[in-house]
Amino acid sequence: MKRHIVMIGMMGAGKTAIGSELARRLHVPFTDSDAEIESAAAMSIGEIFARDGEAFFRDREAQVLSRILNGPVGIVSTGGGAWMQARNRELIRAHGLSVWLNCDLETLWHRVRQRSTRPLLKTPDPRGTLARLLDERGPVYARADVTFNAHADDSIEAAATRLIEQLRSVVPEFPEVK
Ligand SMILES: Nc1ncnc2c1ncn2[C@@H]1O[C@H](COP(=O)(O)OP(=O)(O)OP(=O)(O)O)[C@@H](O)[C@H]1O
Ligand SMILES: O=C(O)C1=C[C@@H](O)[C@@H](O)[C@H](O)C1
Ligand SMILES: [Mg+2]
Repeated sequence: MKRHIVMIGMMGAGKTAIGSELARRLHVPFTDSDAEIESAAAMSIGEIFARDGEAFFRDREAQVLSRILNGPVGIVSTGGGAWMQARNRELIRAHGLSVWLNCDLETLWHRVRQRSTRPLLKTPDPRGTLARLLDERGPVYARADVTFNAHADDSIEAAATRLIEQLRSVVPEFPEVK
């Protein structure tokens, strides 16, 4: 693999879950920008938002993404807001193929409602907030190189298999799955 594959999309779309499965199948490194930010700060994303605010988090996110994308080629999962910054889109374009995990609101809500780890959803109406974010971000996510349409009833394994097939059709040098 010559370039990174960079997963983008909403919270709960499966960037981490499908990205890590993809890396496992392709025998390439997997890196998650949220996890890297948390380990560098020795704090959870919720704690970083609460203590230092979102703008601080976005700066860290851009720095961490730059470090990851300048490192060994692999699968990179980003945080849901990373693609919203023009500087990150340029960086991702320069180093990899962006893949939008496009997922409907119902599925996203079903997945994120069980966990309270996403600070942007700590609002009086988290479902409404999720819907607004999807509306605002959808057209920007759609600028990714590849759109992968998630199916609500796919398992993570089935989604990874479909994604590999789709990537093989757009990336001529895509590696064989061993
Ligand atoms: N077919 C599927 N595809 C993706 N995730 C699935 C699927 N089925 C169940 N899940 C579950 O849904 C959740 C998806 O969340 P995940 O953390 O991967 O999303 P994310 O896009 O990385 O979100 P965030 O932007 O908050 O990091 C996981 O708990 C995963 O196990
Ligand atoms: O959608 C977003 O803006 C976010 C998604 C998560 O991955 C984290 O990066 C953080 O909770 C912000
Ligand atoms: Mg994630």
